[in-house]
Amino acid sequence: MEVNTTMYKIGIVGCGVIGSFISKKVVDGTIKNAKIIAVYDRNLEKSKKLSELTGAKICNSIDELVKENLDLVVECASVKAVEEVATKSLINNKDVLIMSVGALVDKDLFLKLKKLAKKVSRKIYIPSGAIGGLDAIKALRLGEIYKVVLKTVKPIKALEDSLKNLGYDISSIKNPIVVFEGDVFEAIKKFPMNINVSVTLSIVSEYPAKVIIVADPNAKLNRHEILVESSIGKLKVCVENVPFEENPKTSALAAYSAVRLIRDLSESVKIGT
Ligand SMILES: NC(=O)C1=CN([C@@H]2O[C@H](COP(=O)(O)OP(=O)(O)OC[C@H]3O[C@@H](n4cnc5c(N)ncnc54)[C@H](O)[C@@H]3O)[C@@H](O)[C@H]2O)C=CC1
Ligand SMILES: O=C([O-])CC(=O)C(=O)O
Repeated sequence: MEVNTTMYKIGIVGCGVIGSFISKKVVDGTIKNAKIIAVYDRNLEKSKKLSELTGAKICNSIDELVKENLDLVVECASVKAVEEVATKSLINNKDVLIMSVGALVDKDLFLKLKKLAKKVSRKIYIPSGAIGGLDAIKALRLGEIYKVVLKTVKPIKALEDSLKNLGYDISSIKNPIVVFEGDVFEAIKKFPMNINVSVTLSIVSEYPAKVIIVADPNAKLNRHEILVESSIGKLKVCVENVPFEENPKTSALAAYSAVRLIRDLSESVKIGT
């Protein structure tokens, strides 16, 4: 792709399935007028692979990446990486897109980043990720919201790491079981790689979601059922997402939503709330 002055210059932090997918969509032209300029992953092999695909510079740290000539930094690494990536991107005058939205369950961090973005006149983008209905919820929020529930059903493979950390014996799960029921704060603490969507939902509704997580040994898809009740009306959305083969924790829709968000940055018509 030829570089010109209208080219959108992107840096990627986290070269896993989402980072790679976005990069492929830049390379194949689905995201037009964009170029991946720099990549960083704490796993050098992953950075190298993405650099081979995109021609991007391999950076050795977040500090190095945010000093590059970029318009947008895409965080697709981990909940723990968000504070550093977002803060340093904004300070260095870059917009930032956050995939590991779970980090923003920390209200102080969210408000700090929001204030910083305003101060430096840059944007924080939060894609709808693996769920739908955020456009309607944004409108419902103008009324009174009194209930927000997310029920997530995932195959064991998708929840495996978190379940092991929580002391579950995976091999003993033969039927669907509720492995979590509680609020969004506890949910993202216990399932940081699985339930970022609950934080996105809570941020957009400005209402702490109740979260139920079911591990289903028979499931093939990642299902998210959303219920929002408000003075304006009731919303029920259910998505059944195909997971990535390379990382069954992550739904393909999450990566597609980021691709769509980046692609739409240069669109002149905006559809949805
Ligand atoms: N908002 C949403 O709807 C969704 C968000 N996610 C989140 O998006 C993020 C990316 O997801 P995937 O690409 O599927 O994960 P992945 O595990 O395939 O890739 C993550 C990559 O980031 C790297 N990484 C982790 N921490 C890092 C750090 N501190 N600095 C540099 N590199 C680091 C890892 O080495 C790995 O290569 C995850 O946090 C995931 O939980 C995933 C699905 C949906
Ligand atoms: O991809 C999904 O289905 C949702 C997910 O992992 C998350 O929200 O962290």
